Amino acid sequence: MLSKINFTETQAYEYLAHHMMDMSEKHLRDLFKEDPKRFEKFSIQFNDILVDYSKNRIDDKTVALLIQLAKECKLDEAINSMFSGEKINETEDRAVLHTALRNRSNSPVYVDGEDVMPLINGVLAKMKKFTEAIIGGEWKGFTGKNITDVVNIGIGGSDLGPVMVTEALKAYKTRLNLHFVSNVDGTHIVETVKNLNPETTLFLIASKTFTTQETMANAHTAREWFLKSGANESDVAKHFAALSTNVEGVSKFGIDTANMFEFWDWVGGRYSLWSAIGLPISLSVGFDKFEELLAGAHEMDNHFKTASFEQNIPVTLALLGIWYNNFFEAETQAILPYDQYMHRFAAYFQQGDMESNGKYVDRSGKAVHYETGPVIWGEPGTNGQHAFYQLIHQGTKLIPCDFIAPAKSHNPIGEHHTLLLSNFFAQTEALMNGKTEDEVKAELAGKSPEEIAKITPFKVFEGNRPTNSILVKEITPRTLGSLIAMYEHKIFTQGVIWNIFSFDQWGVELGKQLAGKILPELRNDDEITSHDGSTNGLINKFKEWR
Ligand SMILES: O=P(O)(O)OC[C@H]1O[C@](O)(CO)[C@@H](O)[C@@H]1O
Repeated sequence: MLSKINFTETQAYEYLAHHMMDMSEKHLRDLFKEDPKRFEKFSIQFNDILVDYSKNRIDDKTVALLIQLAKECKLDEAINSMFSGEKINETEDRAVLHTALRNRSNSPVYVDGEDVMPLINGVLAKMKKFTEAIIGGEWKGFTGKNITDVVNIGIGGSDLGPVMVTEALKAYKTRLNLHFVSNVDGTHIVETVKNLNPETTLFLIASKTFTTQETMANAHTAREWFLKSGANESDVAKHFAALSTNVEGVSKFGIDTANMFEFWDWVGGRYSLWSAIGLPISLSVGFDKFEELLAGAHEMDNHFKTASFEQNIPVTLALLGIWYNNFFEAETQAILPYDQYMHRFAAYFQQGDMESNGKYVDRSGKAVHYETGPVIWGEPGTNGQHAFYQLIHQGTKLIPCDFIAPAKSHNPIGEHHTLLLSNFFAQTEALMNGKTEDEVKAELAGKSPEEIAKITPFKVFEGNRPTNSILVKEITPRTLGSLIAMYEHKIFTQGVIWNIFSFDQWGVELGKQLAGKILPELRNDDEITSHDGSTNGLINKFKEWR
């Protein structure tokens, strides 16, 4: 079980609170001048990933105290508990074992005394066979044609991971075209199937519970669309597969359980891309590449499990996040990939982080009196630079940013990648150094003293804005697997220190319950009076206008 330590009552927290007063006075420019070894000291290379965290408002003492904090919060025990299959998701009484799904060492992992590795390997073998049959063309549609298009129907963790990875690894694409339908808004499925041929389309119905309203509605619409093409019920088996933990639900829907790819309740939805939920990834890039993705994540798992906290990338990123979140009152964290293929990376970790650590009740069931999970957001560079970076540079809020870039491009055309990377390096430097009044004045030389005095304040950048730079040799299945696992373990570490449960998501239930209550009220034209004034007013206007 995880300990229930209130991190604000530790000795390290008290020291950090004092130390923060000193550090808030210091400018990053000066910290670099004082210590020319900062880069060597505050960067970690792991395989083909270099994490430079030297442009943070930290010194040796900060790092030592943050590590003391992790130790006082018994992070080492928590890591052990997770990897060894303890039921650390206490509110759902479940183990948390996405790490077992990518356990390439194949060493036994026990849940309730049963080694789960044979189960995992069995599903992986089934995924391999299926992927090869679809890509190789041995699997035919109901009129004898090869499958050309795959539509994944799922939402949240049953959508975001596969979307993000298939986009990030588009350079490795097989002959199959992948499509994703998540929103219950009919537009999503209508627009997706519009140009598809039912004879050559395969649907994957991805839902851990197989009860999620949006997914079930889209799945039924997909089946109707398929049957309208002249196919029979008996043809459904050739065009529908299910990725789920719910065998009963899958067969009730009418999908042959031979076409079901199973996973288990110890896989959290937002941590499930490594499981059968990853089947669209395997179809998109091939099973061998999917295995490389697992291998990259496994390597990061081993690093997280065995590296000292000083040399541990997820632990370091987590502690830096806590430094800003809890001592500098930063409210958000930006993730900025300088890689167009990674354009859904921040969106993926919005669920990964915010559904995990968006909690105000601690592990003892009491409301916390400190900040927990940050707001996660971001867009790829350089697009973001021309949209929201103004606020990061000169706004009133402190926004720690993770910059991620590959050294090698999959599309090395002309000077594009050099231009891209020049922006990547320039932004973190600009955020750190800013621009002093003297520098601005020197730039304005030649203008009248009145003009200089008028314009100078607007052109000064205070700088001192913290960033991590994550430079990757190339975005490959392996490095991407490591990067995803790196963030997963960062989130876990922060949840441990904040003393919250990171693997449940009760907060999404209330809206679902209320939608269930409102739905029958929308099915007739009666005036509604059972809610508050606003909700009644909105529903009645909807009925008038629809
Ligand atoms: O895979 P399922 O069971 O359809 O759930 C989809 C998503 O819904 C949630 O439960 C939240 O609404 C997520 O945690 C999950 O990823």
